[in-house]
Amino acid sequence: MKQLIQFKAVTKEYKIGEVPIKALNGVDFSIAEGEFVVVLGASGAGKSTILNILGGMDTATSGQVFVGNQEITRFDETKLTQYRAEKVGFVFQFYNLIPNLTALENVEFATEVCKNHLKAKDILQLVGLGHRLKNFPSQLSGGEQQRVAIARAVAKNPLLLLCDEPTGALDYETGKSVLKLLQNLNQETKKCVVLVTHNSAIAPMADKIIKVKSGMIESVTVNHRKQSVEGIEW
Ligand SMILES: Nc1ncnc2c1ncn2[C@@H]1O[C@H](COP(=O)(O)OP(=O)(O)OP(=O)(O)O)[C@@H](O)[C@H]1O
Repeated sequence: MKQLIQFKAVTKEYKIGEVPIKALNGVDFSIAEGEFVVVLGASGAGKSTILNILGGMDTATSGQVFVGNQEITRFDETKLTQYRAEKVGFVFQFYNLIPNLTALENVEFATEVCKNHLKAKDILQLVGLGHRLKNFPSQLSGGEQQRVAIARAVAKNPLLLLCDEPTGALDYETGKSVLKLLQNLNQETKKCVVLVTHNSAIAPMADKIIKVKSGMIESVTVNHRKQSVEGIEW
């Protein structure tokens, strides 16, 4: 399969006062087109830093990151902004919806800046919210709000979908249905999904598991026996 993402010797150093913090210390991995990848590691391991660099929200201190046929580590601010807007869909633990816009308007608002976006209504239907288009976030449950956030990310028609603890604020069953949705979207749209979590129990749903420890890659495992979310318990 063709590689979509490559990290090569990536480091990230944050400076707080005089003390440097090495969040990433020589990270190498690759992700193929269409893969569902779970990034695992303890708190502070560097998972979000990897995701933020991949999504163009943060920049590497050294090393190279390739996405498609472009080296994003060479991008200036303007190109990074364009990359974030058009190529990357983000889903966070907290849904970050705009409170005074309806579900439909939240998705439409996000897609306005994207050239090849999909129809907001169609995608809300796809995530099972076709009947809640006119509801405001406060009228939706946590799980429904996360579905809107996922629709907002997918409707941009991005190259990759990046999810940082997307079930962190949800109860077990709701979290499971959100994971199922992400798994279905990955299978149906063939979009690459990179999901960061501390919950190692969900690793069997991935094509590839990347374990991060103290800013370094502990292991990269290709999972030949991928499981459906319904079959996983934790
Ligand atoms: N903006 C920042 N400024 C300074 N240090 C930071 C910053 N962002 C992250 N760090 C540090 O970098 C290291 C890696 O953080 P990161 O958020 O990537 O870990 P994580 O694996 O995602 O953790 P968690 O599961 O708790 O979110 C930590 O030591 C963290 O304190």
